[in-house]
Amino acid sequence: MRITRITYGEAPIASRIANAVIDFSRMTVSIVAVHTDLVVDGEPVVGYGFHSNGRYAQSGILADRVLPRVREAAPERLLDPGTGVIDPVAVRAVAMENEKPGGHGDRAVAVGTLDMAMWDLAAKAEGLPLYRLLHRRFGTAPEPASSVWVYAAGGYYHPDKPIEGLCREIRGYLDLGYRDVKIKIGGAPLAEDRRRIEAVLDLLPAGSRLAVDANGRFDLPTALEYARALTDYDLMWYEEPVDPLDYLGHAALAESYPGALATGENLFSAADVRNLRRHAGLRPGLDVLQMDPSLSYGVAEYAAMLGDLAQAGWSPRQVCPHGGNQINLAMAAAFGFGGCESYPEVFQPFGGFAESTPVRDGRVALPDAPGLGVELKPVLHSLLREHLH
Ligand SMILES: O=C([O-])CC(=O)C(=O)O
Ligand SMILES: [Mg+2]
Repeated sequence: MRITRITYGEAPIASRIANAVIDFSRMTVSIVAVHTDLVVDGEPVVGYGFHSNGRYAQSGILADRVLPRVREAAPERLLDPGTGVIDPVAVRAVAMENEKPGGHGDRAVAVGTLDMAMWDLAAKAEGLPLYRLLHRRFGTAPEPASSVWVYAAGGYYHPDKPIEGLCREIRGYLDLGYRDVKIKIGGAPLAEDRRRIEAVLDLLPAGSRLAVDANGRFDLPTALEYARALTDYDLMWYEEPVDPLDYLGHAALAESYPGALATGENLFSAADVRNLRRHAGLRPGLDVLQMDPSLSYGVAEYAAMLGDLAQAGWSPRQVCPHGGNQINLAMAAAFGFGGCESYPEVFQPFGGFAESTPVRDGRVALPDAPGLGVELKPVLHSLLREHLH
């Protein structure tokens, strides 16, 4: 097979919501399509990629650095010599030629977006659902999971949505089949955040859990003050209390907060994760790691993160990626993660899973179609086709 064309674009995912540090009024994502000469069922095979919410589109880096390297590489360098199928790990090495170490925030999203498209392509070329291809290459358990625990992330601050609106939103998630939910904190004074938390806890049925997310907003004294307050509640986790790179701040919190901490969505490389693992005092049986594959160079980098964590005693069950999209679900099933995030109400059409696999009792089943599965999300599929064909 040969790549014939790589097209890219930008799509808006703007909304009126806000977390403790940003609003999403101008949020965009990069989208990529990799076109090939391989024909399956009469159609040329195309791989699609996009990235999660939270980082803006990376057009310049794709256009000026990443895509020219792939386009100009000798075609056989991009293939698995054994199967003749595209090898996303080899493509990623080509995409990263002439890049110095460090500076991961500069390009990790652009490479992660292309990486998603290459894995979609490779899985389609092999006629396999992506989670099965990933399991074959990286899995350690005998079989991939057939379904994955997901939780509903939302509870944003919204100008027209006081506590009744928040409660309506959370009830909607329970009605959709979710058991566990996450809301934002840190965008209001502590007393108001306590009211938001208590209102949600009051409506959750027994067995459902609530996580809270400060998006790295607090300095250490404020994070510790919140930690003391949050100890009153039996929360699922307390997410990004301080700046994602403040490893010693996490260590101080881990010493005093008895519940689970969660972080990692703003780390972009295995080197960053190694530093977190070494210096943040996180507790391997308790705390939760949320690195996001599409924001951090994609699958091969994630495998390196997991390898480092495993040799330090971390189980993949403690990993629960940020991002709420199909690559996370496929990776969670293949690598044996504890679960993955879901955004039932926000970041559409990029968030969410196949229409054929609704959430049941807090879990999502893996679809059987070859590839990542964007074809099973008709609105996303037509957006990608419209921009990239
Ligand atoms: O609000 C955001 O940027 C998204 C986020 O932190 C999450 O889903 O955990
Ligand atoms: Mg978060």
